Amino acid sequence: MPTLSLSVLADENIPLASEAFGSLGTVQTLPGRAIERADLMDIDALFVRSVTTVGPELLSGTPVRFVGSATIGTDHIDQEWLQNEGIAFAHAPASNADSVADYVVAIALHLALKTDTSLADRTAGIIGCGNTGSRVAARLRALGANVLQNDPPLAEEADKRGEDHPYVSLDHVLEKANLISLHTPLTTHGPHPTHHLFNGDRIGQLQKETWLINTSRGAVIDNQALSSCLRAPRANVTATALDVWENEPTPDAELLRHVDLSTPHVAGYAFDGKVRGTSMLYHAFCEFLDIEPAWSPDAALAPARLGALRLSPPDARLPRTEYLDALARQACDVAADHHRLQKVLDVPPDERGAYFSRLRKTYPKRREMQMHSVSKDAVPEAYHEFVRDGLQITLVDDVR
Ligand SMILES: NC(=O)C1=CN([C@@H]2O[C@H](COP(=O)(O)OP(=O)(O)OC[C@H]3O[C@@H](n4cnc5c(N)ncnc54)[C@H](O)[C@@H]3O)[C@@H](O)[C@H]2O)C=CC1
Ligand SMILES: O=C(O)C(=O)[C@H](O)COP(=O)(O)O
Repeated sequence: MPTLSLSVLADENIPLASEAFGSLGTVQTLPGRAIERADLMDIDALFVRSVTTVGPELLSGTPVRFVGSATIGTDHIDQEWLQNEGIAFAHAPASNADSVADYVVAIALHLALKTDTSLADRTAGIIGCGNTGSRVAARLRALGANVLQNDPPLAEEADKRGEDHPYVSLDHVLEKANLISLHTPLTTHGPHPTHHLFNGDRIGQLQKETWLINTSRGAVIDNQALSSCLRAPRANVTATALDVWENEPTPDAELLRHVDLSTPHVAGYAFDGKVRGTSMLYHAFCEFLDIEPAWSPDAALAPARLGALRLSPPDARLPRTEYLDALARQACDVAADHHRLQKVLDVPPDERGAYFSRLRKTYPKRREMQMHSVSKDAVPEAYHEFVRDGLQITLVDDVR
């Protein structure tokens, strides 16, 4: 296909952006936080990630006619303004939902091991049951947890259709659950806003010994209220795992110090999910231009690499939680991510934002659990279902 004469600007952290969009025109890249209006004066299409706020301040008076965000979340995009201006928009729903689900499962196993408890003794409350939350719910259920689901918008839609649904109220979750995982978008308007959904009152209502996990957006939890709760002498929250923070890239240092697993907004960073995001934007842009897609990410995700993703089976005598944690950790090491972020507390405050962003940019290549395999014969049969359905690691027959 001949190269079109379009000008494209992409966040430098969108993998394979030059490969994908290069066939459509010239591609420049910049750090997402550095993209300014002045950079867009001869740009036809802008591709961003979550760190670039897109609205009138960035785009008015520019020739940009298409905006893509290689993310699930869209709270950084003023979609209403784009629509009013006739600027097309696409994002990447579900692209990295498996990556986040892998991450939450790895966190849950890590916390189970650390607290010497079992997921089978947990009642998990999943807040927001779309692409990500529903995956997390299915996996935690497969790992033995009792799962409660809360999603008022989905509950209302089902009610309107007169259908039964599994969704319970947030109050019910707060009363029953001792593992809470947040998977809502960040919203400030509408009937079910999520900004500070977990405020001081709700945090105070959590059951004793609750684990609170947030991989959605930082401001879904009131970070100051959580910080106060964690520092209280008899906190009801015994373990917290935060991947997202208010005021990224400079989270509150006190909160950071008191969190059991702290990571720099990388739950969705499995390579497969990021590349899926690029591919979804490429397809949406081709549709906008009314041309046939010519680029495919298949080579980058080549199954030939699967051999390198064979996991070492842990000692078959290990108890279930230790066994599953040992397997999951080979694919997704949340403790290592935590230790890397905790080091930010050793750097001067005015350098912490750059440190946080650097951790994200240099995040080690992680593949989705489903891309990894382990020999079926090496895994005790009693654990097959947990490995396959809970971790989503592929069990393979060995070729003899
Ligand atoms: N940490 C990370 O790296 C990543 C974070 N995310 C975040 O996770 C969020 C969720 O992702 P998906 O599940 O894929 O989105 P989704 O749009 O498929 O699902 C979101 C669900 O939340 C529900 N919801 C909305 N308001 C609610 C409320 N007040 N209470 C309970 N439920 C509510 C919606 O009805 C919907 O079912 C994204 O919007 C994004 O902000 C997404 C990917 C990666
Ligand atoms: O997809 C989303 O939504 C996310 O939160 C992204 O995974 C976050 O990555 P960046 O866009 O901030 O690089």
